[in-house]
Formats: sequence, C-alpha cells, structure tokens
Amino acid sequence: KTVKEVYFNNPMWPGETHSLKVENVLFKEKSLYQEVLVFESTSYGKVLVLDGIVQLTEKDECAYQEMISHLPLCSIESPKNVLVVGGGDGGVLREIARHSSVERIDICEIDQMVIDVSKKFFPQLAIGFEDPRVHLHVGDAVEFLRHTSQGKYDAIIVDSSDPVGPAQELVEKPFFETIARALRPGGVLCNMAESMWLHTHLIQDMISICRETFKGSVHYAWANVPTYPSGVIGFLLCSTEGPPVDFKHPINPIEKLEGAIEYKRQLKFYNSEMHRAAFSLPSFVKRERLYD
Ligand SMILES: NCCCCCc1nc2ccccc2[nH]1
Repeated sequence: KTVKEVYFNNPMWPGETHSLKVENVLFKEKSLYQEVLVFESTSYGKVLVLDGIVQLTEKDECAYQEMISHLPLCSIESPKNVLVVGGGDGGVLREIARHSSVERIDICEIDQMVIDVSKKFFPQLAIGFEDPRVHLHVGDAVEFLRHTSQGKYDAIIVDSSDPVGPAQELVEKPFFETIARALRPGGVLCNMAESMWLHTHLIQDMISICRETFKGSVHYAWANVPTYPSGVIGFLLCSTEGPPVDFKHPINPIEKLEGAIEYKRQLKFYNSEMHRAAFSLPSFVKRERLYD
C-alpha cells in the first residue's frame, strides 16, 4: 500500500522541512479557527496537528505537558487556583491534577473541535477533563481574562499554539497585563515560548513585554521535544510583585507529591533535576541577545 508522508513546511521555520510518515489519517477537518489533523505515525504514536504545526505526539507529549505544568506549580508553596489558557487537548489538566493542593482548575480553550478530537483520539490526555476540579470555558481567553477578578489565581499556564492565527493576540502586551492582574501577588505565569534556535526576535519581544508587566522575576526555560522543529521548545516563567519566587529551585518538589498521584501514570520526563536544569541556558541566550 502507498504509505504517505506529511511535510511540515511553515513560516515558523523558513527554509526547513520536517516530515513524518503517515500510516493512516484518522481525522481532518476545519474548525471555526484552524485545520485540525490527527494521524497515526510510524514511531511517535498518534499526532495532533493544527494548521500544519505539530502540537503533540503520543510519544513525546510528556516532555511538553509535564514541563509547562510543573515548572510553575512546583515553584510556589501550595497552588490552589490555576487557570489554563488553551490546552484543549487536556494534557496540562492531567498534569495539574497531580497537585493535591489544587482546589480549582479553570481552562479557557477557544476551539471545541480540539477538545472533541482529543477525547476521541487521545484519551490519555483528555483524562485531564475528568478531574472534578476542572471548569471548562469554551471561548476567547482575552475576553475571559477581561472578566476575571483581580488576584484570583495562584498560577496561570498559557498552553497556546503559535502566534499565527487564533493565538496571535496571546503574545501582545494587553493580554499579559490581564494575566498579571488575574494573578495574586507572588503568583506565577508559565507561557509556551517557542524555540530559542528559531524565534529569537519573538522571544526577545516576549521577554521585554514580560519584564515590563511582571514586577517579580522573569526567566526562560527549555525542554527537548523531538517532534518540534529544532527539537526544543521554550517556556517563559514570570512572577508578579509580592513574595519572591525562585523558579530555579523548586520549593514544592514533585517528588514530595509522588504518592498523591491520582493516576497510575508515572511522570515520564519532569523531575526536580530536570526542573533546575531547564533554566540552564546556552551563552547566546544568556546574553539575552538571542540573535547576533
Ligand atoms: N500547544 C502545544 C505546543 C505548541 C507549540 C508548537 C510549536 N512547536 C514548534 C517548534 C518550532 C517552531 C514552531 C513551533 N511551534
């Protein structure tokens, strides 16, 4: 049988092509916001693609979901109220649920199709929606945060797609200002922050905006995700003015929580050593001139 390949060309990585062999296409439709594709790959399990960009694969989603969730939550004493922006696949919800101190998890995902597709094809991620602490809001996070009371959240996790298309406004200053307002003093934000190899200008702009908007600390961390072009993805960790947050040394180590894990599923990627290591940066990034 003719086995197809899918070629990932995108302005997010000009002049570069990534490809995965398609064993079979499981879903392909246009939602109100983007094209949603699910296919069975040869060696990464099922793959979720939005507008031609790989969002997750069954094999390596653990790296992204665990890091984006535990880098912020393990940096504060006892997270109670958490907001997820995006994250409609449910993977971040699954990870937040490991924290027994958490009492409420709000999630604002704009695209219902992403949620439905995840529940159908990625049950090991969509399990996150089953936690009774989860409250789902389908809609625009900019609108949602505009109506959120001041200082409501201990942590906000922005698990967005790339700032081309529906997520464009999630990297603009007004949005970060609504996030800062929705966080309590000493509250933390973790934002998906692209690739240090590919998006130096975008990262620099995000860091500048966050330095102005968050009066606590702002740090860049990263993780290796093989199916993301350039093999790495970054995270921007910010804290609001108030009790200082030391992102580089988790005061709420996940190992303390190990026993509290609801699911039999063990952590596959994150641990306190990986947490500390994530903030170790190449010299060209440390210099903060990510391009020169
Ligand atoms: N919402 C899940 C993660 C989304 C990140 C997707 C992604 N990963 C990338 C790697 C290199 C260039 C652009 C990228 N965009």
